[in-house]
Amino acid sequence: MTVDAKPVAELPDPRDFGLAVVPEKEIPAELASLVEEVRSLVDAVAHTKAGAHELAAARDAVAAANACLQGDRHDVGTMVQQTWPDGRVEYGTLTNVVSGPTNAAAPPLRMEAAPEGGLRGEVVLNGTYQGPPGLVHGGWLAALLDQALGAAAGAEGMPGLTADLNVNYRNPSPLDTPLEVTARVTGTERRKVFVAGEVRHGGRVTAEGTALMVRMNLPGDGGA
Ligand SMILES: CCCCC/C=C\C/C=C\C/C=C\C/C=C\CCCC(=O)SCCNC(=O)CCNC(=O)[C@H](O)C(C)(C)COP(=O)(O)OP(=O)(O)OC[C@H]1O[C@@H](n2cnc3c(N)ncnc32)[C@H](O)[C@@H]1OP(=O)(O)O
Repeated sequence: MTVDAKPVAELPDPRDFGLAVVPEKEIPAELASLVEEVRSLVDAVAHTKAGAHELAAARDAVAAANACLQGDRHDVGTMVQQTWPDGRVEYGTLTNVVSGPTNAAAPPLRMEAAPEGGLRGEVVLNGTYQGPPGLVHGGWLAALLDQALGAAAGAEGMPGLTADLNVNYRNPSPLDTPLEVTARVTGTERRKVFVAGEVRHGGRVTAEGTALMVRMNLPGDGGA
């Protein structure tokens, strides 16, 4: 495969596209712990056997919390800037449903540079990600892979959108236990970035995916 997509020397700055950026270290600790609490709450609500009295009390407490938070909001599209220990800077959407640090619906998946190249992350999906009994929903496995594959292209300086995603489910992925997610760039051709990745449980591949990411058109690309 031709290798002619040039990684950008520096990642595009979302501010140049009119998007707000929040550095991750500026997310208040209180918000981070609130998000954790809500993640646990969603799981508790999904599985509770509490009686009517406890349910009504919980509903009122949640309604009060909800009312507390109906103030100023970040715009949709706000980006979060993460700086890794190796100095690598990464941008993602603040409320990305797979990895967003302020999204209680996100597991969240965090990918870091893998020693063997590409990216690697570990994630535990609780019972709110259930498809078949005790197993992760296949759509969520596709979402994990999509995110990891996109992040792998971004980490090589070629952020883009998924044009085509293929997922093979090889073995069941259990809930409530660490899953390893790996992803890497396998080739490039003009603006096309080919990526591949896997989800593993206990070292065994449970799902594998390949995708075509089309790199963002950047100033100076000349439409290539
Ligand atoms: C806004 C700026 C923000 C700045 C951000 C800065 C940094 C961000 C950094 C990192 C981001 C990191 C991670 C993100 C991680 C994960 C996110 C998860 C991924 C997603 O959740 S993402 C949402 C789902 N995704 C979509 O919502 C896409 C909808 N879609 C489109 O928006 C267009 O469709 C697009 C853009 C894909 C292409 O459009 P286009 O006009 O730019 O490009 P064009 O059509 O010219 O194609 C160029 C070459 O790709 C070939 N090609 C195109 N499409 C193909 C297909 N489907 N199959 C096979 N080949 C295809 C052509 O054949 C040609 O090939 P060739 O070079 O050989 O001629």
